Amino acid sequence: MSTPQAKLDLTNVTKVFYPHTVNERVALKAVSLSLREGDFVTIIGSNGAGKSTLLNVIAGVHRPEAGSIRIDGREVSRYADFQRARYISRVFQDPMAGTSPHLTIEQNLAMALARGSRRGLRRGVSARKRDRFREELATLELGLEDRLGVRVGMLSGGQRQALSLLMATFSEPEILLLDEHTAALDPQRAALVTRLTGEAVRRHGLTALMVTHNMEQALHLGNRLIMMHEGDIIFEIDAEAKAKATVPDLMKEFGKIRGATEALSDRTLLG
Ligand SMILES: Nc1ncnc2c1ncn2[C@@H]1O[C@H](COP(=O)(O)OP(=O)(O)OP(=O)(O)O)[C@@H](O)[C@H]1O
Repeated sequence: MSTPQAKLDLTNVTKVFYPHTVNERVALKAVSLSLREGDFVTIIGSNGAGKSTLLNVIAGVHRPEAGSIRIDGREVSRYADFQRARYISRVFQDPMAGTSPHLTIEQNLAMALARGSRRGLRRGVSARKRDRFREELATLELGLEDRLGVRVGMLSGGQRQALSLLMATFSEPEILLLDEHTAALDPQRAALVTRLTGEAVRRHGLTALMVTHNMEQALHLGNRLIMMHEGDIIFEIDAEAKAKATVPDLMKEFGKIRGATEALSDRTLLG
């Protein structure tokens, strides 16, 4: 359902792996989804439902066989991932994936800021930029604002993931993709990064999609929730319904699909 104000518009997006072979796998079945500016959609679903594939086709990692993907009305489905990187930021499950360990905190932040800007990476970091980095780092409440010159490889997984999140959000991308970005953290760090995610998306007014196996987190964050199963969006709720919904309500929805509860991972059930 396309709307004129859509920030991100997916229309009938189909992704098939190994087409026309015995291993053919339809990961997305004509999926349509429209996000307005500032929408934050959480995505839950069974194993192999197509959640990561959805983020991958938006990011340009995979090209869909059919359908269109528009960002601000611009058709991007033929753009490669590096061409879409100007519009899209992503945080992955692996805390090591979003940052460069051999560079300092300041250098990592400078790279994140340069990405998406046409001027590319400037050699030095101006005093003004450094002040901004300190200010941004202070929002993490991890004391990193006093450690700008420390190599990122020295940080803990939780600290690195908080930094990855900051790097993905403070340059205010058109679209933010979060792919189970708290799943590899211990519960305390996961709670911290969850809180920081909500704050960053609000502060910068970002349009975001987040895949999670944690139903509490899916209900707590964002203004919309979708449930996927076998390449389809099978259930969707808006902000009002989401505010009232509970984990048992979501489980009941899953229960309506034969076999879906068995297909849920343990992590989802425990989440
Ligand atoms: N690169 C790939 N090559 C081949 N098949 C793939 C690839 N990526 C995903 N698939 C297949 O597409 C389907 C959807 O996978 P996807 O990873 O999107 O599911 P998911 O909902 O993210 O699952 P999970 O919660 O288990 O991570 C699965 O059947 C999977 O095996």
